[in-house]
Amino acid sequence: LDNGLLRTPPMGWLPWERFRCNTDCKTDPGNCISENLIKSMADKMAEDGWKELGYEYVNLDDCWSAKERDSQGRLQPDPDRFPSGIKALADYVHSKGLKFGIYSDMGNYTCNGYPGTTLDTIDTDAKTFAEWEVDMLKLDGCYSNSSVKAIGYPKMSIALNKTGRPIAYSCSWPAYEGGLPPKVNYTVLGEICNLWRNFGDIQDSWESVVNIIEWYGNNQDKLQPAAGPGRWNDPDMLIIGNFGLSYEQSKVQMALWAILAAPLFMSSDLRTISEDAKYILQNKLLIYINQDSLGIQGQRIIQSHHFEVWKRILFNGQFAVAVMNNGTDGMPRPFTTNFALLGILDCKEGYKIYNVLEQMFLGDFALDTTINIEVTPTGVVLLFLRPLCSVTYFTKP
Ligand SMILES: OC[C@@H]1[C@H](O)[C@H](O)[C@@H](O)CN1C(=S)Nc1ccc(F)cc1
Repeated sequence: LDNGLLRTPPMGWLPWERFRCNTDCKTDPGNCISENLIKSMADKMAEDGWKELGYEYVNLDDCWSAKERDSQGRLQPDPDRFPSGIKALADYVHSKGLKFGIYSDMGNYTCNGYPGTTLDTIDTDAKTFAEWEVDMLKLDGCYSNSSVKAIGYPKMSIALNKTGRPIAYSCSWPAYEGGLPPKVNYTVLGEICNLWRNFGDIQDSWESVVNIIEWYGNNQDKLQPAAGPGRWNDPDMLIIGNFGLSYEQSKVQMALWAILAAPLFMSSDLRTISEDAKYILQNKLLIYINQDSLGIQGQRIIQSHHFEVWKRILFNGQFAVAVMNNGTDGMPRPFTTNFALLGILDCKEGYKIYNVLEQMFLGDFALDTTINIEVTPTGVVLLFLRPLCSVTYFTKP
């Protein structure tokens, strides 16, 4: 969507995968979906280095609202869990130099049964969100059929634009239509949404991460061209820092989300997150790759018995290459490749190669040298290649 927003993938925090629909603030006040939870995450994002690295959106997901609309038919927050109101919460988040996102559902109810946005409340809801000074809307797709969605998602895009407030627009529409053409039209999506969920919800497991990566690889010929500045495929939240991924598997999710030009929405508890998880999530060079100004989504280029190789074209003749070992056996497995196999022959002088996640410079490589690495079971090596050429490139697009 050409609204000037999200020219690089959005980065921030979403409660859903970690905190779900926990509304029990009586017995679990520290983890229930409430203004306090959002404010404490905003505090952490501002004080623990997240904001400086680009993590700027602090968003709500399902279960924020009251069970009924107010007397004017407007959405309203749960009065016990959000006593100060949404505008005050947005103001707080803004006071921290962060942006605030909200959630609704194009249907009679949200997936968890809260009031949805219906065709006749789209304008009211867009106006409400703009009055609350919201910076992003995630519009889910439960409790409605395909024809309501086909009308509603474009209608909301127009309504948001009409408010005059820049509001990034995340559409779950394709996820409810199977995610692929012909039921999904990615040209239309690119015109009306800034990002879109097109596959199943991520869960806190290695299996879930692998499923998502495989779906994106198997369908890349349809998915990859759909992505670009202002319009992103969204493979769902980062679960790094939660319970289901090992350290090696956490690196896989981070590396592949960088290659895929994916939104980086953490869904973990920033109050207690481990140093290991922070080390992965705050990797500057990895974020540089994810935020590359060309916005070209990477692709799987090699599939062998033990390895998958993914490659992303970056600005200024640079490349990112991820070598993933999804085997579950034995020791770190050696992998040998070369620039011809990787299809990286643009710069005759060769490339500087960095191991991104280990933060190590591997050296200057001439085009005819082999590249030898080792990849742990359910692990990944992410390489950053910077050309040794002196050719001048176009300025940042
Ligand atoms: O309720 C909201 C929740 C999150 O926002 C996810 O990111 C959305 O993709 C939708 N969603 C959930 S749990 N959706 C859902 C998941 C499983 C199911 F059987 C019915 C609905």
